[in-house]
Amino acid sequence: MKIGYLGPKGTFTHAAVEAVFPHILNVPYHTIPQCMDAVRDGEVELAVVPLENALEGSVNLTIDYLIHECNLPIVGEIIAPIEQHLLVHPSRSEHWMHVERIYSHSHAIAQCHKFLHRHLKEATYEYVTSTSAAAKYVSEHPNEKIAAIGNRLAAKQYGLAIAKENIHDYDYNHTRFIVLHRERCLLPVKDQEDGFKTTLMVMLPKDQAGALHQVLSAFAWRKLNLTKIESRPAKTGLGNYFFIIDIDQKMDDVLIPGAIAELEALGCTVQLLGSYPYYTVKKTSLV
Ligand SMILES: O=C(O)C(=O)C[C@]1(C(=O)O)C=C[C@@H](O)C=C1
Repeated sequence: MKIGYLGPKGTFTHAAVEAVFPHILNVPYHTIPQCMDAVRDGEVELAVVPLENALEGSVNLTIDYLIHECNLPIVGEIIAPIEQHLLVHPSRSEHWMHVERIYSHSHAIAQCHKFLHRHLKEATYEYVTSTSAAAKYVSEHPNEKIAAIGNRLAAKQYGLAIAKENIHDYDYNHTRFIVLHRERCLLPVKDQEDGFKTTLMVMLPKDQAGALHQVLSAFAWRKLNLTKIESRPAKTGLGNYFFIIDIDQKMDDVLIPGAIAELEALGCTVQLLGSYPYYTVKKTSLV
């Protein structure tokens, strides 16, 4: 079995995969869509991609590609702690405050705005596909006055020095990663799951007063606890949205099917994106 992840080696996604699937061969892909395509095309059985960060919110590319381009079921979730460090070429570790350009994933840069504003005001930002792609670039350009934002694994992988540790703005920094498969399946994980979630995509009927209120009440009176509701543009016109709704439990025989049937009776389009276990990675399992 093979598992694809957002690479190159040393991303947070890579660390999450190694923590939960230590015995499965993992394969890096350059972008999130490439990871998903690899599952769809059967190059790998599973893929892990970032979905949401506690400080910066959703990874829109993941949600949009999943809904609009690559319809794969979510079969698991990994929640991992995120610690961002400022990484430089070792020759620059004493002079990190003189770097002129910062490379990283947009989410990583956004998680460190306070630090960057305080200590590297003049620096410009270069957004790349992942934190480890940034680290790799910095290691390959030792003569440029640049730094990357990333983790310890990337520093080690690309021979960079950690100039400043823990530069993320808030202590509670976690990211949710989803595990995708071609079909619904049981995950080859030895650890006990920490719980289950069910994720739905709901498209409201057009221009109906109180539609969102009615959708929420279908969950509320059944006492189905929602852990997330988020709207994304349907890409069919201004004002057209779909909602991603996470329910804090496994798919059952009565309550969730009942809620779905009620939503459909209201004129909504509902798609089950997955009902899956989640695993929380402890700080110590990440390098
Ligand atoms: O670039 C990485 O290291 C990733 O795994 C991607 C990603 C993200 O998309 O949010 C994952 C975790 C961090 O929040 C920053 C970046």
